[in-house]
Amino acid sequence: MAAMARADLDGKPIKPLTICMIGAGGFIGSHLCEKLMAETPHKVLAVDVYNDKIKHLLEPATLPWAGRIQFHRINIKNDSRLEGLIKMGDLTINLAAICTPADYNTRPLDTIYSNFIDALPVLKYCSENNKRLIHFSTCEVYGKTIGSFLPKDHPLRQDPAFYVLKEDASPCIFGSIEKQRWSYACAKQLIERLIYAEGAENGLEFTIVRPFNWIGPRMDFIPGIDGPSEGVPRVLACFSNNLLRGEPLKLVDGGQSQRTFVYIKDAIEAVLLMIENPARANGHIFNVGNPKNEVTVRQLAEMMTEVYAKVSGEPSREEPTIDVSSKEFYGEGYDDSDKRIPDMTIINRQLGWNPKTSLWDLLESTLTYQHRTYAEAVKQATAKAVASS
Ligand SMILES: NC(=O)c1ccc[n+]([C@@H]2O[C@H](COP(=O)([O-])OP(=O)(O)OC[C@H]3O[C@@H](n4cnc5c(N)ncnc54)[C@H](O)[C@@H]3O)[C@@H](O)[C@H]2O)c1
Ligand SMILES: O=c1ccn([C@@H]2O[C@H](COP(=O)(O)OP(=O)(O)O[C@H]3OC[C@@H](O)[C@H](O)[C@H]3O)[C@@H](O)[C@H]2O)c(=O)[nH]1
Repeated sequence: MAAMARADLDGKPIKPLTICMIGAGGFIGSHLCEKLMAETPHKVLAVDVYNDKIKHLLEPATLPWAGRIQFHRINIKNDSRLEGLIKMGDLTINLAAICTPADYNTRPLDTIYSNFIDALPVLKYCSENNKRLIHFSTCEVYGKTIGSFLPKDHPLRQDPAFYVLKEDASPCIFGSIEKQRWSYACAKQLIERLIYAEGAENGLEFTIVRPFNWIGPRMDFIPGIDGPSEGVPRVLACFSNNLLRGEPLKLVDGGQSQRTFVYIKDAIEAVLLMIENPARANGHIFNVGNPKNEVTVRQLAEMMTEVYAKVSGEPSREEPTIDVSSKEFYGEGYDDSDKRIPDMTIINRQLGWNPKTSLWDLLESTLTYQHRTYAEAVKQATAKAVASS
């Protein structure tokens, strides 16, 4: 079989693995499952409370990978089956988390429990059973850049030493406790420290991933269509929702924050390299992002508006954006990361990975997907709402 002949980065044949993937039903998990089924011989024990995003991989039994993916509907907060599944795998990948900023300041307890407390048994079972762990952390552990504390027009703000985020050198800079936005970043930081300590004291084999705004199809939900009408997803889905409904895109505090966006399919390549090259990935923390795709949120809104007009054939609004305050949009306790440029030295050196897709191209394929998947449903929901008003 062609898939069996695959070799790792050191030319050694890759043995088929059984992977216990927790949070497999989410955005990243669904893409990772797809990749593992289509291109590798590995087996997946997919753990999540939902499976809508991986349904196409589970049914019907005639799929070429039938038998290599198994879904287990488990809430890891309180299910004794978790340890058994971790024991059955060669490797555990933990993706489960509350990870939408609208929750960090409004549901800080759930956020901290989900990102720290609920990850503890996973870490314990991996450590006790000598199982390798790939844990998903976040670029938010860096918090704000050092440069953000300089005066606005200070020349050192342009110096990369004041903003590029390096796994082994940059500090983690969060706001005050009342800025509950940082509840997520702080919980993720502490679980990273615990995993690192398990590695140092007990020899746990681990890899920590820090995703920098991975985006693409199946990210989050469209409010009122496949998620709650009042829900606030991450920016890609917020702006997609506005475009689908012909509404202006809301720029929080003027849309001045900067982000680098990486295409999910590029990022998944990096995760596969980590899975299949343990000797190169163990003991490391990896930034996974695309430093070339930097924009302000305002620029992202403008580009998405332009791309959506192209892929939908619908003209864009005369005033495509409006400004809203963060208090109005997210409520009390919101704060923001100013700028996120990942340093790529470590992932380049260890895994030779580089992202390929430009922001324009990734938005074109993603918004084509959003339009195909949701435009009709949004039209029908709008017509229904008008009829009943
Ligand atoms: N997408 C990004 O750009 C990004 C950036 C930084 C960090 N991350 C991290 O990557 C991971 C995955 O992110 P995502 O974008 O796929 O998010 P997601 O919300 O789409 O996926 C998370 C999945 O975990 C599941 N889950 C949560 N709690 C659970 C529980 N108690 N038991 C079982 N399943 C549970 C959810 O149902 C969901 O399917 C998260 O840890 C997140 O913090 C993602
Ligand atoms: O409608 C919107 C939504 C969001 N935004 C802004 O867009 C930026 C990006 O917002 P996102 O919702 O994608 O979330 P952030 O980039 O702030 O955080 C994310 O980063 C890494 C992960 O750990 C998480 O998935 C999430 O915390 C923020 O500055 C936000 O204020 C808007 O201006 N308008």
